[in-house]
Amino acid sequence: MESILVNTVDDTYPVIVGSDALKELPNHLRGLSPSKILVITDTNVDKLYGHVLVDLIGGDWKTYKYVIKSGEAAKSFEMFYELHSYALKNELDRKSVIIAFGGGVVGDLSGFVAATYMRGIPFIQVPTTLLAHDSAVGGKVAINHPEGKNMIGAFYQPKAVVYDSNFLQSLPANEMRSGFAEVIKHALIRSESLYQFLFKEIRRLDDIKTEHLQRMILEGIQIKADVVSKDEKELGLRAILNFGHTLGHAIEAEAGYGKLSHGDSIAIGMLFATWLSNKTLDVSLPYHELKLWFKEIGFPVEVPASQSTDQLISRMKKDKKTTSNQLTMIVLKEIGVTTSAIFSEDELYSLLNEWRAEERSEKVD
Ligand SMILES: O=C(O)C(=O)C[C@@H](O)[C@H](O)[C@H](O)COP(=O)(O)O
Repeated sequence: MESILVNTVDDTYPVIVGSDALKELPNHLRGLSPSKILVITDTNVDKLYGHVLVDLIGGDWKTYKYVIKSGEAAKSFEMFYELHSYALKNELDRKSVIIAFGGGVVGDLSGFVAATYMRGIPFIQVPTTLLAHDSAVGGKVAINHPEGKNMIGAFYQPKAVVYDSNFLQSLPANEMRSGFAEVIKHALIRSESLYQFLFKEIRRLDDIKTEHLQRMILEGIQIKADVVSKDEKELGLRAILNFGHTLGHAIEAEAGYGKLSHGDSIAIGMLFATWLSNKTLDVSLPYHELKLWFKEIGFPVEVPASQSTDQLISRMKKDKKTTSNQLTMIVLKEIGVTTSAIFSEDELYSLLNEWRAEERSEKVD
């Protein structure tokens, strides 16, 4: 078992990672002496593991469980409000603790409920997906707005992240792929050696074995914890974690939440950002190699034909990194090294169109 620390302005918290990490949860709960506990989970996780968590917590604390419908659509204002009503009805108070038990959706939504209920109560992340090696660490909690991903949210850090890798054993392929996209992102922005390892060892999703998972989770979390510890509120450095997300979020929202997974959407976004790096920075990143690899893994490699460049640019203008209509893209100087590039709406429109046209003509050839 490993423990990686995240240092924030107000606190330091551990991300406990390992195949038996879950047994650490009661210790962390004891440290918080909760008046009550609210476990928020989703239908998929509840079916498989709901009892495991409740048994572990045992009768020591009065515990409630709220099960949301699985899927991105649950990161909604309605569900947020419903969870507040549930907490109020059951008289949770400021000493109550929320446990987010699930993937990115559960973590983001529960974290935002914790951040806002009575102006903030403690919460613990217990992630169950590969994607959550990213989303559960760093305190970005949010719900979606039809106009954009994570538009309503906060920076609100958990008291601990208890990441038991046993949960990953039951992940369906599409969930594994989605999380793998964030692993690749961490490698592309910060670690050439992790990138080479993944590229060499994992050509198909089936290639992912326990030892691969161990390395990708640990290194991914280390990268994330390091970046967040240096820039908790995204005043500068932290924006690199958004590599692939400017276009990725636009594609995801345009498709309708839950239609295209987060990982698949940002895989397309990362390909565009890599192409853009070559186009605008005078570098020569292995774009075609990356695209071929993504195809082998099963990622979509193009923007859905039904989404117009106009629609996407109008969504990208609402990206949180956009100021005064200048769109910021995180690009690569080399694998493992990023920089940011600023474009006007017209410039990015032309570049996105050019990339899409190139991709279409390659398909015809
Ligand atoms: O933690 C961060 O910072 C990230 O940007 C990580 C992303 O992978 C994650 O999807 C994040 O929630 C996106 O944040 P947003 O600020 O673009 O909504």
